[in-house]
Amino acid sequence: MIGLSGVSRRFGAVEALAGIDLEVGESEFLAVIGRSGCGKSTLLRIIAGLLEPSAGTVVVDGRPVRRPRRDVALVFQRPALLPWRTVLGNVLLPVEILGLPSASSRKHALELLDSAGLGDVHGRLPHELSGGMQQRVALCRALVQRPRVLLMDEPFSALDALTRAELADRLQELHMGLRATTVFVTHSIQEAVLLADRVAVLTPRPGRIRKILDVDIPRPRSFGHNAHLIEVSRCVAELHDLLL
Ligand SMILES: Nc1ncnc2c1ncn2[C@@H]1O[C@H](COP(=O)(O)OP(=O)(O)OP(=O)(O)O)[C@@H](O)[C@H]1O
Repeated sequence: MIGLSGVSRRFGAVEALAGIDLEVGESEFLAVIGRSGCGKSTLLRIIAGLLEPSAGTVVVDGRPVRRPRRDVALVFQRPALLPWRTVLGNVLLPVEILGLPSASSRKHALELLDSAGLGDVHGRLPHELSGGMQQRVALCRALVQRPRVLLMDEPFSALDALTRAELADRLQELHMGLRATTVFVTHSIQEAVLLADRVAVLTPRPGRIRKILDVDIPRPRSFGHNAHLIEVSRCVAELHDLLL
């Protein structure tokens, strides 16, 4: 679904990424992990078509990426909601920008909000919601365009630990249902092991693929009561060693 070949990116004298070769299969959940500044966000922005690589090629669904595509959605670290629009108004923003059919999209947006536990706050303004609720709104906004590819840049890192764990669980459920091809940037080894089919570990700058680790643990996964604790600890320990 996503293919990168020899992707490098420089910012002036700074070499952010070097020679990235990576394939992400249809419906796969790939986590990308690495030290701060190793080029994770740069990699995501290149896949999203928001940034051009200095060298190499990026293909999504068989076509070279040159600009943002409507079947690729992004979720950032901060929810970035428009403060003057209601929760529903924020979720419908991509519908307006992309000119999608309004009646069916409104129904879909309300269903998404309902399943995110936000059905009864759809008329509220963002400042009336907690940080975790705002990030759930941002996730609904990304899903309203029914993306085939979901790109997430540390989407839970600004949240407290419990809310973060709750949203990671929710994302796992969503992925098991929707099966959108997902690239998920995180600093959290635990989140990567909970969510990903494979984890790409980047080296410190310039970011290169150090290793891609298979996480072969049946879903749904959980850290609370997990029947696969040995496999979970093996993956966590290996990622820890690769990063430190
Ligand atoms: N627009 C830009 N202009 C100049 N330098 C940039 C730009 N974007 C990123 N960089 C540099 O490229 C390198 C990689 O940045 P990037 O944000 O991709 O790293 P990251 O792994 O996502 O970091 P973090 O984990 O801290 O979010 C950094 O040295 C950063 O300063």
